[in-house]
Amino acid sequence: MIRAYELTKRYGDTTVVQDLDFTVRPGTVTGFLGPNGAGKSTTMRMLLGLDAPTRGRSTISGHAYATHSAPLTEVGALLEARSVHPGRTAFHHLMSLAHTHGIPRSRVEHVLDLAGLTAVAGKRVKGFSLGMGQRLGIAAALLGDPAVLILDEPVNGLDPEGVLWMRNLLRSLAAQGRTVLVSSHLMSEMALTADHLVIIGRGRLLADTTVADFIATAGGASVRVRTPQAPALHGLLQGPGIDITGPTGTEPGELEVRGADAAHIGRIAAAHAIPLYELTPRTASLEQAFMDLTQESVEYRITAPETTGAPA
Ligand SMILES: Nc1ncnc2c1ncn2[C@@H]1O[C@H](COP(=O)(O)OP(=O)(O)OP(=O)(O)O)[C@@H](O)[C@H]1O
Repeated sequence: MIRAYELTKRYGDTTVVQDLDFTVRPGTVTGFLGPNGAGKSTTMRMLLGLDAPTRGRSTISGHAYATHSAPLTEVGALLEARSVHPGRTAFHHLMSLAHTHGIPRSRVEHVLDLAGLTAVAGKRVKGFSLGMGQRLGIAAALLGDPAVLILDEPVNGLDPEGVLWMRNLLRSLAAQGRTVLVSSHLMSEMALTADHLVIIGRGRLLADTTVADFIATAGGASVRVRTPQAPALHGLLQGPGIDITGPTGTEPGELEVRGADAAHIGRIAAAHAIPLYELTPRTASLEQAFMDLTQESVEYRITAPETTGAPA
């Protein structure tokens, strides 16, 4: 379990993390989401004792990180800036970490295999691609068989096969009862990987919710219907659990129906000889809901270049 209590970090006059309170539970993948510069890495560094909070505190398995006697076996971490000696091979990098905690060679071989790096274990790290570097970082994080994992943008640099591998790995680590906190700026990826979401913007907590609830509040799924007999269809569709908007003054023939699928609506319309001009299932865009939630807190916004009124 990871807990943050009013975690706050200021650099000079700038507050980059403010009063963050959240809990990351075992047995789940928790997605830590926010736009660029939201404060995800800073928060993770504070959880890992690499940055001191200006105010507030955090615990991992009930203790501050710095008080753990053998941190590699308690918490596995992957941070964006890696410190791997470029002249070392992947195997020697992991062996040197293993020595600090009395971890046997067999475990090094096991995590190399888990990360899909056995074939390149003897290669120097300086020749590694970004994706191979990420895999090596994951292997290092898993070395001590820790109950808690804190991973900063682990899919960064991975190809589609690597992204799928990472998704399955995170899910299986959580299924083993581990606590998994994984940062990302991609809502769509987290919707496929995480059970729970902690969303921040400009260092503040914006949402602490299950993925299922986020999808439901994002609008869930609806069906757009166009018909010349909208008031009649509206009346026929009404029932428990069904929510209908329209017809409106501007679009008299249009209904937005939640709680019934297109097949059900089509059958009712056919049974009453109501012509349909459109019957379109619509799924709420999670990425759009995430952008709506965080838009006020995006640090760097792309603005359209100003039009200068081109001379004739
Ligand atoms: N050492 C530092 N000194 C001053 N400002 C810093 C320092 N470290 C981070 N910041 C600022 O804190 C803010 C949050 O940065 P952080 O890297 O935690 O965000 P992030 O959510 O991880 O972003 P990204 O997705 O881009 O990695 C940014 O505005 C960044 O410029």
